[in-house]
Amino acid sequence: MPPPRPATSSPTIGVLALQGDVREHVTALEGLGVRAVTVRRPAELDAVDGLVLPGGESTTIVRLARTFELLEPLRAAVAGGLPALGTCAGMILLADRLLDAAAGQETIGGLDVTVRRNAFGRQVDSFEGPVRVAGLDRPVHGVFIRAPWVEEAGPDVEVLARDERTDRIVMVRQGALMATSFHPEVGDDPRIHALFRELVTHHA
Ligand SMILES: NC(=O)CC[C@H](N)C(=O)O
Repeated sequence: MPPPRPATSSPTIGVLALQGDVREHVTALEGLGVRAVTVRRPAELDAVDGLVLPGGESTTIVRLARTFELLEPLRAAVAGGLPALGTCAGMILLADRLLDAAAGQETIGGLDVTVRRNAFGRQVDSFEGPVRVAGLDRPVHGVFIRAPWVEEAGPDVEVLARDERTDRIVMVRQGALMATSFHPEVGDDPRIHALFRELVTHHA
């Protein structure tokens, strides 16, 4: 294990860059003045203070993580306290338990939640709308694309947002881990990334 990195007001945040909307997250982080780097190798993972797991296709991301010999290092890093923000497919990757998973689908885990993939169903496969997030004064514009929801959350999981129509949980935090069903990297509202930067700074 590398020595702990010194606390810094300007953390380096990695974006897992195996598949999905990597560039949008890098742009959102850079817009906040954060040093953002892509992560594809264990050595790159060791060099970050926090990690974003982007949206995309969770089955593909986890398969590529295995191929790149990154899955076990990711599990070890998250279990060891590396702050992580999972968005959409990234929420699925951080879940300890899945419903409607693909056959044999693995996760990184860390969040004591049961997440249902593609939960909102065919009629509303993808939709947008305001989401009220605990701690933010105005709602964020939630973009949901074949999105998961949190079906059950353990006692240490803080529910930060619910979908207002279904009342389903769409944003959670547990320790240094945060996850959203929606895509905060779409559009130009930096507040979710700013919340994550705060989490990373406080865990440094
Ligand atoms: N936009 C997304 O990230 C969709 C997630 C996708 N349905 C999955 O299971 O991975």
